Amino acid sequence: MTASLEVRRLAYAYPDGTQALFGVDFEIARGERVALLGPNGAGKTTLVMHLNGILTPGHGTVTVAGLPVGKESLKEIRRRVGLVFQDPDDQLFMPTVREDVAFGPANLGLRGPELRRRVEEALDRVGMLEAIDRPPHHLSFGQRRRVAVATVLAMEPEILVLDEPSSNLDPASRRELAEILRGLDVTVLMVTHDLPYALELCERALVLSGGVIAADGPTAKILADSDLLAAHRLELPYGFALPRAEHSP
Ligand SMILES: Nc1ncnc2c1ncn2[C@@H]1O[C@H](COP(=O)(O)OP(=O)(O)OP(=O)(O)O)[C@@H](O)[C@H]1O
Repeated sequence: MTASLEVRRLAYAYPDGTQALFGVDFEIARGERVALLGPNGAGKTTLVMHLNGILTPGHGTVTVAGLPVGKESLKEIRRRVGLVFQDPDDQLFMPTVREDVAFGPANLGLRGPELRRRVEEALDRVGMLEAIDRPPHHLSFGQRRRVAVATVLAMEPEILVLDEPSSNLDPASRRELAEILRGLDVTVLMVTHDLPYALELCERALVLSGGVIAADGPTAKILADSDLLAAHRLELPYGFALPRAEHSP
């Protein structure tokens, strides 16, 4: 089966010469949910920005469901890779929720009942259908994050990439968003510093550190490796206990 996402020998230096990625290699199968962990400055955002062509690789390739990311494929890639930014206000800019969620699919040429169906289904999936006619800036932060997820789901993406989805959410909103994400039938790559959230949602984790993949494996196994965590400045919350089976090597 074609991988959902394939990253091969990806290296990137910013124009000022800062080398952020040094040859990143991994593959994500369709339907997998993968956490991307790593300390500040590891290169996570830089990597994510390559997945839908915001940045162009210095070396290496990124392929989404068999299609290489590049200038010619940009429109199709942006349909296939849905990026949910950390700050929903970077994603919501229309007068109503309906218009924000319709924006992407309308750009793809959808109109009328098909467009309405996409918008309503996406909002329903995140539990925000009732807010369809409200201005996004009247919503709470957690509600805006859900709407931001809906703007991306309305594109029916192949891969959903989320940057810090649990940040600034209260415990109930954090849990509800986890339930929504768990219910989606889509490949997920989630950047997070929230290790319990990674464990809860993602069967697999990648550790990116110093611009390279330092570990790739079952999330439970990675989080049980205290030397690995310490080497890459990853910390479980104080008092957090891993489920028993995950202590064994
Ligand atoms: N626009 C830029 N110009 C130059 N260097 C940059 C730029 N953006 C990021 N960097 C550098 O690239 C490296 C990787 O940064 P990146 O933002 O990808 O890390 P990150 O893992 O997302 O960090 P965080 O967890 O803090 O968000 C860092 O050394 C950073 O200083």
